[in-house]
Amino acid sequence: MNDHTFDRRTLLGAGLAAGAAAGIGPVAAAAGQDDESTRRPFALDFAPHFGMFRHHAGDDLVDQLRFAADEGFRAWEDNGMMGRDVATQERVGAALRELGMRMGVFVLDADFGTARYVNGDREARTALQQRCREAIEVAERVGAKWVTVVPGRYDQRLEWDYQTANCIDTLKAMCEVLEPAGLTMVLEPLNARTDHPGQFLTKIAQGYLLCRAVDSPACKILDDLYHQQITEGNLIPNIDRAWSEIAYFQVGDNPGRCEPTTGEIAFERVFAHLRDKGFDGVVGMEHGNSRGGVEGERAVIDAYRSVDPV
Ligand SMILES: O=C(O)C(=O)CO
Repeated sequence: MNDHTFDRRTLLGAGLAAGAAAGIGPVAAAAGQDDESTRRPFALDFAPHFGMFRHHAGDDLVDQLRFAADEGFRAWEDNGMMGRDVATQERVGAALRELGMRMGVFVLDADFGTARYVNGDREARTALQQRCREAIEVAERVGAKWVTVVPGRYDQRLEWDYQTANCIDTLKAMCEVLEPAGLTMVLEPLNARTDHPGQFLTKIAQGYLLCRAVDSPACKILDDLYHQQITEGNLIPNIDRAWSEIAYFQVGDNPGRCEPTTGEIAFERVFAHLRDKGFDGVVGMEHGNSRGGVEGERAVIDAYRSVDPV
């Protein structure tokens, strides 16, 4: 047992006693949270990820889910879920169901290194269809409805419009597998300036074009507002124009890719806009914590309370 594990168990033990006395949940008590009003469910289904609250909840995955549920989070995401063993996937899925939380995205394919979506490679399509079959099994275990797809690099030797047509064909081949299973791949445009130079899909209008051409409920857009703020700004007008094709949001402020209120994006306005449009999906918290430790985690939760469109 290392010091950290010991600290966590001590903390949870102390919290259990204090929480029982106060009539509140053990993990919230361990976190020193006793104000019911700050633990009501968030209006939007913000989705933290594993590690984000580990200083409060410890290393155990289910303890982290319980802590988040106690804090009012109703969703979760885990990019690396496909890499976890079956027993862990089943344990996480059971905990999410018990806690009444929704599973957000895990990554089906984020291929930063090759141009296989856009270069017409037929073997790649077959391999991606197999990956879709594997993702369907994982999604059934954890209760996921959406999976992230990053369609890889562009090909400098090929005219752009041929690449677009090839990408559409690749995505259609993937939909042949995903659509009957009711699983939606959400295509994520990435920024080229700070994080991912050389990727094919960067803009919301481009994602819109791809999804309209593929024309399947299994192919929609993941609008990551951090990436889009860097690439093109104009966040709300693009949300409105591409609304029919957007199925999922992720957030992170810019610069720094940390929680809302640490950068330049007016998240309280963007989230109010999503509420007004009746958005009932998941908003993934795909960012780091601006400050370390327990205080940093509390700052993340407080930041979401301050921008939640109640
Ligand atoms: O790698 C990234 O930056 C992503 O947002 C992938 O989800």
